[in-house]
Amino acid sequence: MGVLTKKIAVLAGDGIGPEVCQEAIKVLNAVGDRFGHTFTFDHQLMGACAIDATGDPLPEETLQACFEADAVLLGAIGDPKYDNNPAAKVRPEQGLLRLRKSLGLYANIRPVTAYEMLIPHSPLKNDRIAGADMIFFRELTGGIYFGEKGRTEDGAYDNCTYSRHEISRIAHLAFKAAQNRRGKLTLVDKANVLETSRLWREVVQELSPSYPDVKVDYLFVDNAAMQLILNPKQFDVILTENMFGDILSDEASVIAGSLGLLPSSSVGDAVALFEPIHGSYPQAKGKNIANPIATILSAAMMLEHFGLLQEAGLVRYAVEEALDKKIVTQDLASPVVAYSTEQVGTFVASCVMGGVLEGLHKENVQLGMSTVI
Ligand SMILES: NC(=O)c1ccc[n+]([C@@H]2O[C@H](COP(=O)([O-])OP(=O)(O)OC[C@H]3O[C@@H](n4cnc5c(N)ncnc54)[C@H](O)[C@@H]3O)[C@@H](O)[C@H]2O)c1
Ligand SMILES: CC(C)[C@H](C(=O)O)[C@@H](O)C(=O)O
Ligand SMILES: [Mg+2]
Repeated sequence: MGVLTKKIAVLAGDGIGPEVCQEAIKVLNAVGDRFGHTFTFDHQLMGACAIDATGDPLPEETLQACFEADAVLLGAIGDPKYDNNPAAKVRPEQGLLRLRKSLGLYANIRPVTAYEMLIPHSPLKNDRIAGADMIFFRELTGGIYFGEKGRTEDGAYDNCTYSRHEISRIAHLAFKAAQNRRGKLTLVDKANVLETSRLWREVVQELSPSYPDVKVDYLFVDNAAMQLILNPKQFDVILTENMFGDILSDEASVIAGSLGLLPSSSVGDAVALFEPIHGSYPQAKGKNIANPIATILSAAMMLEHFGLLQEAGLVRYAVEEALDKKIVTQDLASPVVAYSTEQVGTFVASCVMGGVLEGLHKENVQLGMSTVI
């Protein structure tokens, strides 16, 4: 891969979004300096800050900038003034959902790794999580999030619908990912109750013979929630619908060690988007204490998406160096001293600049490749 020039739309958003994006940009610039790539950053409004400035959580200019970019980096959106006001007519989250739908981002890919050096501090059974390594394929533009919703005289409803096409396109991606990993796919659903879930099972069962090297199993979501904590090593690729994927991936972050560690990529019809799985963590806004690693690892997924596998591997290696040397924010600090958001980002960036390429762990690069679509 030669030297690249890439334009990245940055939607830093609300709360800790700008702080964690700043550190991911620092790391991308370090990658650019080291390898000769040019990354340009087009900052645009999105979320509560966009409502304040324009009345719209996803202004037309922002959407346009995303379509014109090679990739989108998103921090987080959301603000307590909307969370605590159920009657608000315009909400930051509407902007995020509209963005995902407009860009056709139907597959949200969320890898979860139990980092060796964090395992001793986990509240979970250490021997059970050591070596856990799974990846969620969460459907992102359908289901209950996007069905008709509304109020009746004394009630409310949110409809959940899925078409065969919506299920099969993400299922194909998940099957292919399983082929490149350990060959196991788990469909998580609620097929004992929900008609949409029965359609998910039907479609996955129909596709399964086309992927004879992938072993498929099926779990009800309530059981899956328990199995994740009890025996996370049984999972390789988890395929699931929009809302189950949202909930289970936050739960799975406990296996990694913090919600501040989990990155994601969202892919589909047009430009791809990269964002941490966490939200705007408003309690930490402006305090320089949020963990930037989820956003930095999202940037690593972006590098993979650009085909820059060695660069992505180096970022992952630099993150592991930070974790190894306990250059961590307060969510991971006990019993060691906490570093700031900026300090962690600066450490990772300097490690990217100075890291020895031969020092790359082979499995990092491979893990990186396994998330490429
Ligand atoms: N994609 C997104 O932009 C996104 C995702 C989730 C939630 N949200 C929004 O974020 C707002 C806050 O929601 P919430 O409090 O339920 O979820 P949250 O993810 O913002 O925070 C939940 C908890 O996780 C921990 N956490 C999250 N990010 C962290 C980080 N980078 N470093 C260290 N710890 C971290 C904190 O303990 C925090 O209290 C809401 O408005 C919600 O709608 C947005
Ligand atoms: C903010 C919210 C709409 C969003 C979701 O539910 O998809 C968030 O929780 C996420 O995981 O990205
Ligand atoms: Mg979520």
